[in-house]
Amino acid sequence: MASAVVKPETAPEHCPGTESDQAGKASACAGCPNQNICSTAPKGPDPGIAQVKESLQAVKNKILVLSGKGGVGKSTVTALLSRALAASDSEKNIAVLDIDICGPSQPRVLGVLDEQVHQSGSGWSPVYVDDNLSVMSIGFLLDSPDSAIIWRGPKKNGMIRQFLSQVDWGSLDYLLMDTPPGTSDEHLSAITYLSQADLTGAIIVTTPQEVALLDVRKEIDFCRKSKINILGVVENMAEFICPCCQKSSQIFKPTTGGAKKMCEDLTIPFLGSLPLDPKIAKCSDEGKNFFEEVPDSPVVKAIERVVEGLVAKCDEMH
Ligand SMILES: Nc1ncnc2c1ncn2[C@@H]1O[C@H](COP(=O)(O)OP(=O)(O)OP(=O)(O)O)[C@@H](O)[C@H]1O
Repeated sequence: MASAVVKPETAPEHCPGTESDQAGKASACAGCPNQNICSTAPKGPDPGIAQVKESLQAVKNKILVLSGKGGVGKSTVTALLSRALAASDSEKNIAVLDIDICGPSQPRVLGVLDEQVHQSGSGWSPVYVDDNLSVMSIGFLLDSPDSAIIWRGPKKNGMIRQFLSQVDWGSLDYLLMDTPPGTSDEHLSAITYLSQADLTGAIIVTTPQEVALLDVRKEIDFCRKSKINILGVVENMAEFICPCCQKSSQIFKPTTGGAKKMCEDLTIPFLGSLPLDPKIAKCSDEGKNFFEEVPDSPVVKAIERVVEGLVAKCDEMH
């Protein structure tokens, strides 16, 4: 996986990057406010990269969950997948890492909003949702769930390094990392720190609408350029099945064939479609386990199929 060149926000156009041998010495550095720091700072890769590798050694599958557009259900799908993976085998340990620093939603969706994380000698202890399902999120470190976090790139970068290197997960089969929409500072930090840590790949969540698929294509391009293996695309809110008459309607109409057709065109795996079910939104808001609350929803079968495909893809990687 390629690691991103680290540049300060105030860097000149041809900045060689703070880790380059040329940092502070290249002709582009003349007049840069960081020139002095760059020319005297220790060189070489960020030590956090080695710390993350070491810390995630006992995590078998490390998966980024991405989306092009906001609000397509990435956090909901992450939570559903984690619960379904945990329920599929009690011997397997699953965890969710919420690296959506500005909009952490996993504590609410997984029903552990009032919990707190504890720091021990071996790092932060994650919060346990179930015996084999744990979660870590910046949401646990905020004074109130409504506190907004307005951080610049370097501070987010530091928090992501800490999250990836200082959480005491124990041994894990799957670590699902919920990210913000698009490609932002959080993504660049995460892929830099995971560059030596054997990232298994990424799941991309979308709705069937062309406006969402357009942004998914950009996300696919980002994965390809960053050499991130795409485990597959999940299409969310693909249809609404009326609970009274069982009639199916497409709320977000796929004008260009939807996610499946896009995956065929771009030769990437399609993991499946999840229906829109208002009970999902209700359970997420209340932090309830959807699989226990609504076991007969068509979403349950659909998510199980996605999990089967995902497990098969991950197994292929080992
Ligand atoms: N299949 C579904 N059926 C019904 N509601 C859903 C479904 N998937 C997600 N939702 C609802 O849609 C809203 C957006 O979902 P969610 O917060 O997971 O999106 P997101 O892509 O993570 O958003 P963000 O861009 O903020 O990260 C939430 O209210 C959620 O409960």
